Amino acid sequence: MQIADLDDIKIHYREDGDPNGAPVVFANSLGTDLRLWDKVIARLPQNLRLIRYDKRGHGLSDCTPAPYSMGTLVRDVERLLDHLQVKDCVFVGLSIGGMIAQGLAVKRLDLVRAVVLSNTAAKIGQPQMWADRIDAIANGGIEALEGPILDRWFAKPFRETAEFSAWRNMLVRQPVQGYVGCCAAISGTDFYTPTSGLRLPLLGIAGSEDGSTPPDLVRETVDLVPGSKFQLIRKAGHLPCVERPDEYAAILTDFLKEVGHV
Ligand SMILES: O=C(O)CC1=CCC(=O)O1
Repeated sequence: MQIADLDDIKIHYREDGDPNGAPVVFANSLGTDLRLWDKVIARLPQNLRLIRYDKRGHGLSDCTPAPYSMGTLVRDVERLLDHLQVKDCVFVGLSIGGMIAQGLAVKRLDLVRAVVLSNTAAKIGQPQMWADRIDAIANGGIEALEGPILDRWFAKPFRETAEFSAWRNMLVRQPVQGYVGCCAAISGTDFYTPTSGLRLPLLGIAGSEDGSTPPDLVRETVDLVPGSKFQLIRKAGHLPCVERPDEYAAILTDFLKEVGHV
């Protein structure tokens, strides 16, 4: 098991592929751990250095008391990459992971050569919606909202598979403090202005059935950065890396070739 001791927090991460390869870093979404990327990582060229981690309050990383700020989540990954001596990575972030990607690219361009903003936006939802979600989950646990969350995560056919129950288990087993802590970070984030100033290769990915960050919302953020690319994955919800891993990995591999990583 790989743990980075960053003084005030221990972060669980995992490396696959070639330790001397070009680095690709993955940041996952609210309510998921680093297994979110299992299927995609298995399908990517293995001469890359493939790094993923559990953000604060999720998976096997430490869970500090809520609320968290986006600045804290960005600083965690900034310190993780410094700890791992990573520079010039392609950073792939999904949902809140995509917000972390934007924050990191704005703050530390030396760490990031290109970004993939998957199922994310510069701003996700409204503060009242996040306040209601925090309230419901603080009082009733993640189970209180699991139905609507899972409906947004996956298109209907996937919700009828045996595998679906494992993703439901992943969601409800995240610590409540970690979950609501990250809800607060999303609620307080509006990256429209800083992301508009980014000048680096950027790929946006959306799922046609995504109820959390619909394709038009993803596209609006992607269009803030001149020259960006956008790919829509059909028949997929908020987590296309789980539902459509072949397509997701193919799109990512093409982008990695374009930016000279493969
Ligand atoms: O739970 C959802 O609606 C999905 C989601 C929003 C932000 C994130 O990271 O996941």
